[in-house]
Amino acid sequence: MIETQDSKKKALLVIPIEDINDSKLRIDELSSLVKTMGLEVLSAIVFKIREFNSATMLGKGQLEELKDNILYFECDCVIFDTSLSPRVLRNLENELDICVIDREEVILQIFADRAQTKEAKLQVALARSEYSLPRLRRRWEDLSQQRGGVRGSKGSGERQLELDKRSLSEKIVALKRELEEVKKIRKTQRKSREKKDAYSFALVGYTNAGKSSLLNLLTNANTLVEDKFFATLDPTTRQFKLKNRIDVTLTDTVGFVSNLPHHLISAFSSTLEEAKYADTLIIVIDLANPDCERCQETTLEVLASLGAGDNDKIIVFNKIDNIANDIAYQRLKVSYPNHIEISVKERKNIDLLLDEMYKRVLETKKRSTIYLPPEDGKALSEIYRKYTVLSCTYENDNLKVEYLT
Ligand SMILES: Nc1nc2c(ncn2[C@@H]2O[C@H](COP(=O)(O)OP(=O)(O)OP(=O)(O)O)[C@@H](O)[C@H]2O)c(=O)[nH]1
Ligand SMILES: [Mg+2]
Repeated sequence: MIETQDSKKKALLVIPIEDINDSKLRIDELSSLVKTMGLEVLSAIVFKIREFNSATMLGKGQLEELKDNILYFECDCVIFDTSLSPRVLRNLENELDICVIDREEVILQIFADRAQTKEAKLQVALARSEYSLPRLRRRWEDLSQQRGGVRGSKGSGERQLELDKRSLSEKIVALKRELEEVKKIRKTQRKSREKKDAYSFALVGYTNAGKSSLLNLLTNANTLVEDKFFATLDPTTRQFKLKNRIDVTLTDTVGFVSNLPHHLISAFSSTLEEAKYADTLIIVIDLANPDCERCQETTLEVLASLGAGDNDKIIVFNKIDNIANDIAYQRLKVSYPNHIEISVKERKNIDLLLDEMYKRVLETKKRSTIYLPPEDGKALSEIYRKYTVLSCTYENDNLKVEYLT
């Protein structure tokens, strides 16, 4: 992993593509990610991959072009908008004589910078260790090069490499064990929430869509809102009274991104699982993102991979105050005829969303009615304690109580 604290390192982006049409959007997204990581983006080069070169990904001519650009821009590193196998990464570094970083490492670095709680830190540590294990050799080769290739140093280097691999493997086992413990605690917390009979909603969607802003608006929670990717790494759950009547929980989740590294998905499984157990998912689509359709596809893919693809869903289009791509917006409207359009920033249509949430709760919960003599305060307080009371009125000298079970 690279250090970003000291000075702003300068990066050149490499976008390997199959379809020339989406190159601009990919440059924009990788630039945002790399800036979030704390690097300066000098330029981006798009390479059309016609035939995948299994050794270096890029062809000979493309490598030469890249070398010229590295010299011209005097950058510190090259960042590829794709995952590179340890072998390809090593070959590229040897060929280009510069630090090469792949998309996976960028996302891991951002997650590492953002992790606040013990659970998030453990999850990032696990993902980073799993990512590093097959790449340890790279570090050792760098080191022996720095030493000027001292004769006889290779043997000790190899031994050290074996030791490092073993200790990293042990660390991975220990981290997994610790995470299992945290997972158990999370499960218990979820169970206790379920016991309280509160209907649960989870906000999901691409990173930067406005999930935390929406949670804050609905519940007055102080969740970190930033115009940066992955502001939220820990799921925050808040309880609030929907329409001042029904207790519900609302969980904010970590944002999704395309090509979310496999290591992160498995390491963050307990966090991501929060979505799986929600009664209804509120999928937030960011209309200010010109690539909102692809983002939505990614969101659906990640949900399916978590086993939450068939959960009940409410589709919310956010940021209607700032629509970036009208064609995409029109198409999304056709795909989701029952969507709700809101602007968290301008507090537009929030009532429509609350109405829809209320409707979903009523649809799944059984509505019961009971008539009680007015003097039976004990029975009435028991109902209030156990259930969500929708209304309590007088009817023919009795109390008519409507509640959800
Ligand atoms: N124009 C506009 N901006 C909004 C709206 N809602 C949220 N934003 C902005 O969008 C940015 C991202 O908001 P967040 O709430 O942090 O997004 P998130 O989905 O929680 O992001 P992650 O935690 O990274 O997944 C912030 O700068 C918000 O101020 C909106 O309705 N309109
Ligand atoms: Mg957030």
